Amino acid sequence: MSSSEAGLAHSSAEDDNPEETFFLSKIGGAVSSHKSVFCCGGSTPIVADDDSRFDCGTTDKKQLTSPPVILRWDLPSGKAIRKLTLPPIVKGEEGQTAIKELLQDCSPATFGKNGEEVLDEAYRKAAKLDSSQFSTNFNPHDVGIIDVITQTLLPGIAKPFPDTESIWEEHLGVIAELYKLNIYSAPSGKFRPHVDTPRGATQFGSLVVCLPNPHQGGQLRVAHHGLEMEWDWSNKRKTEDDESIEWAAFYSDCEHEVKEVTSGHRVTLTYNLYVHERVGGIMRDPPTLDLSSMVLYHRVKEALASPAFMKDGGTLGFYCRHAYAHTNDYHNERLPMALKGLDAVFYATFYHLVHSVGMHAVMDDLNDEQYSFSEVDSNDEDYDAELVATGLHGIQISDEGGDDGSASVREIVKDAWRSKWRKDIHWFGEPGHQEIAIVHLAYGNQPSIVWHYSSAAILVTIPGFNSKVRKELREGRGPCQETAGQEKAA
Ligand SMILES: O=C(O)CCC(=O)C(=O)O
Ligand SMILES: [Fe+2]
Repeated sequence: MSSSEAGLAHSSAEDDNPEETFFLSKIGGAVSSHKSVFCCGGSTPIVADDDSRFDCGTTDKKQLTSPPVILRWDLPSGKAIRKLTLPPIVKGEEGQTAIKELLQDCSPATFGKNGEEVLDEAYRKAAKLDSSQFSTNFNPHDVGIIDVITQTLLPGIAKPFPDTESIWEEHLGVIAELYKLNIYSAPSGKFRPHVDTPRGATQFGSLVVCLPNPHQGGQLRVAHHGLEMEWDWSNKRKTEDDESIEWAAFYSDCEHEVKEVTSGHRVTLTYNLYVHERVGGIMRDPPTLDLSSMVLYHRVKEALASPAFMKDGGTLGFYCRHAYAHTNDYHNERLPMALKGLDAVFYATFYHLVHSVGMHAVMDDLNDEQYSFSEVDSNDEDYDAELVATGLHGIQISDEGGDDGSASVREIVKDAWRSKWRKDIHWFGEPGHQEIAIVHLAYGNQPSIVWHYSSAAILVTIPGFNSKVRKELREGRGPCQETAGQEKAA
């Protein structure tokens, strides 16, 4: 047993079933030698169908399919465009005429060696078109390839990111940038073992999409830290009409090769994979979403422009409509990015208009009669105030509870939860999803444990009418320029 295979099979089967132990240790070896998954791949059937492929909201029952792939490319003169459909409409050798035309318009593929582009057919024999020379109706997002890559490969590289202390996986997305069209043709089309040259600090991998065209050989072998995967995309068809798009994605530090193509033409699209702040996220600055397409934005802007609205400043509170796991220390940083629906629109609107917006937990009502063991003084000046946390905290566990029952529940919670009584907030909506925020002891008739819940809320500090921010907004130098989505007068 190798060291990577050691120490995984811990079950009673170990002694009585050596064959099972063998398999368990093999699986264990695979689990422990993967620091993370290093490659992934899949297959999408081609179905020529006029109906929308996305008419079913879930993919559980219906496999995602791709229409035939259409390629259009520039002739070298730049004066005309040709078109090709894959799989070829005409089967057999005759159907390869268009591919041969395409080949004529390609140039030999080079590779990077010591910082230079080198042409050496003993190392790489392939034809290529740059992404500026062709276009296609195929998009890897449409058939779920980017979602799969995000789920399987992104976690391995979503560590603290260049120049940022903490950037979380939830904030990140994958961009696949179309790079080349390649044709590896028999005889001897190949690409010997190499590591791709990353195009910038945020490239983390490569995606190869093999289009349906008959060929033999040309297996893609990918190796990473002693593990290997091989994709053989020839011979995939079980019947004449069984056509599919095949793909594989792998990290940039994986050595890989394309073995020799022994017959036909292996046509691929390659993409560079980048990790990026979630593309189009509502929190992006400058925003991808034009906030002026939201009614709320106009109402807030109108209010901020008027001296009648919070002239000396104030605070607005909005209980989140959606459920978030908010009783966690990390959510201070993570949550705004993960907000959904109206919560995201509310946060982004104020973030872009006045900046001073944050996430806070708000304690559930502590005056509930279930805490009758503890006195509630309705004359207390904070009696009808809201207990608002300084941010979003992890669950607090307190051994307070007062043997003599002298501290009230309100005091115990206030002391253990970094928070403030607030009466000055203008609230929108009602508390929604609640999570346990604090657990403490209580001594009533008998000792017990009590827990209290909090809701997540967005608090906005509205600056006074004469503040710089509001002045700038009045003068039209607001953070969000209105270019579209002007609201029509009712
Ligand atoms: O076509 C393939 O399978 C891989 C091609 C490749 O390694 C490359 O373009 O760098
Ligand atoms: Fe490569």
